Amino acid sequence: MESSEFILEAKDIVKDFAESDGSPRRVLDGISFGVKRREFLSIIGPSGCGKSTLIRIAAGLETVTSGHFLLDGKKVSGTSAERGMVFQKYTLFPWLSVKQNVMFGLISSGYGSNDAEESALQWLQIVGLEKYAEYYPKQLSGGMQQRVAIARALAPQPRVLLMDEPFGALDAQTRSQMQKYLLEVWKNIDITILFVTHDLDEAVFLSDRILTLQANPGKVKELVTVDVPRPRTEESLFLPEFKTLRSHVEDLIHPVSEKKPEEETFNIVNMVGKKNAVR
Ligand SMILES: Nc1ncnc2c1ncn2[C@@H]1O[C@H](COP(=O)(O)OP(=O)(O)OP(=O)(O)O)[C@@H](O)[C@H]1O
Repeated sequence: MESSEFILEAKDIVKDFAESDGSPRRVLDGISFGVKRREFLSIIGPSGCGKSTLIRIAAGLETVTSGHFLLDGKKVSGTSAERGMVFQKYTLFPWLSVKQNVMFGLISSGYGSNDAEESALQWLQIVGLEKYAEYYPKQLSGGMQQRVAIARALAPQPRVLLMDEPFGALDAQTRSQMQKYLLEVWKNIDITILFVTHDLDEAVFLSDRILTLQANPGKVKELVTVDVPRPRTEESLFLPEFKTLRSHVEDLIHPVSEKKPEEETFNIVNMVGKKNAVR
């Protein structure tokens, strides 16, 4: 069999949803791309371009009209522990402790309860929450809950981690901490990440490559390689490579004619410089 450089591949994905009158509306129109092993690939595009629908199809939570995803060369169907998912909304079971939440996915994938408990505690250690194993989700902050959700998705050792705006509900400071923390986890384990965001800085900060989509219907605009050196820190945001790439991705997502005011603001920030801009 022909081997592919990709662990996960989208092959000509088409998705129609029904309008209220029953007529079909094309939301995704022939999306094809590949994600390499251990790659961090983000999907970005204007609101309604079908980012969530696309990642939900990869997770097996949404059907396709035509086309398919391949994981390790095999057609994906339904949900599977091989494709872990983290959502924007906190999805932990409120009646289960943190440890039991992480154990849940393990027991569903066939682990005995002793092995599941041992593994859950190891994963909680990886995400720095081992002291909170017996707590309940409502006793944790939003950022901590998302760390548990990440541990829960990673515990069954999926081939890919699918993340749909996982930090979208967090405040700016927690979001930035979570981005750094996610890069740390990603660096240390063998995991490939497909990440949906509408935040340009987040996409550039995290990714190896960024898939930009256009809307109505959702199509691939460009697959952009992020040449910002790693490891990335707050300082990375001020590198010329970062600014150039961010501006290129912004141009792909928003036609130049629509973004005059932001461009002017950006130039003013550039002229006054970093120190003055934060005053
Ligand atoms: N179950 C559904 N039934 C009908 N239409 C749907 C359904 N789910 C999504 N849509 C429509 O499909 C389009 C794409 O939605 P989707 O949520 O995938 O976009 P998105 O790019 O993730 O948007 P946002 O950035 O605003 O979250 C939207 O127009 C949405 O209204």
